Amino acid sequence: MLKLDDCVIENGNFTLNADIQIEVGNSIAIVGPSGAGKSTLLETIAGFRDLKKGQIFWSGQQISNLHPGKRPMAMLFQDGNLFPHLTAEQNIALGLRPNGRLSADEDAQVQSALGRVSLHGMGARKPSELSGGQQSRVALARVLVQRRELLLLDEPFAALGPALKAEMLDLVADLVAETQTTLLMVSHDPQDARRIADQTVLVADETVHAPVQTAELFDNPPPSLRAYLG
Ligand SMILES: Nc1ncnc2c1ncn2[C@@H]1O[C@H](COP(=O)(O)OP(=O)(O)OP(=O)(O)O)[C@@H](O)[C@H]1O
Repeated sequence: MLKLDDCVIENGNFTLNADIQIEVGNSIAIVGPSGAGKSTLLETIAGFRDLKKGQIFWSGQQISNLHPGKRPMAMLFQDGNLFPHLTAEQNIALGLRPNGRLSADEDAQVQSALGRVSLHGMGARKPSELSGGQQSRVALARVLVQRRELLLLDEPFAALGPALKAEMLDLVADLVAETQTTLLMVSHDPQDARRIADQTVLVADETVHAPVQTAELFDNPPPSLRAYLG
């Protein structure tokens, strides 16, 4: 279980309160108005921001005092996930080894991840030689080789067209189901949430609300979400 225990997060003058629990293996969408704190929440769970108050637990162990690299999670951002001067393979390899040469076994893991995201034979290409969708696949492959228990996605597919985005979401859904990864995904699109997440967390009114069934939330949105959905 991921537990945010009586947490207060500050970002400049902005304050966010979170006191929620998420079951292991669940896929959770995070929705809410612009500026409500969705990215701030993920950055805090990942360890890029300190808590003002409270603690974060994963499987009963406190992780809020751990360096981001020591936390059991991988994160993908909206952009900037790949290094432009490195090949696809080298970008994926960073998930296994931030520096140094890969062992034969690690190299095999990189090749396997490339295949899993349907990029066999494209490992030597640089990001500029790949389409937007293929770049997203490389970033996903890097997450795969990291084998973390928790995956945090901050709208990494927002720049893709609707069909490609749907394809990437389906690929994410397959991968997290296969590896029993717990997924937290920020999205502005209710269709994304419905597609991939049984449960959704609403971030609004300086509060991270407890997860509720996705369909129920969007079929009958509370006022703060209704105003945002338009
Ligand atoms: N560097 C900063 N200094 C001060 N305040 C900031 C800073 N970055 C963000 N904020 C504030 O923190 C709040 C939360 O921002 P955050 O990016 O987490 O929202 P969000 O829900 O992810 O928004 P969006 O959907 O637009 O991406 C915002 O109201 C913003 O004004």
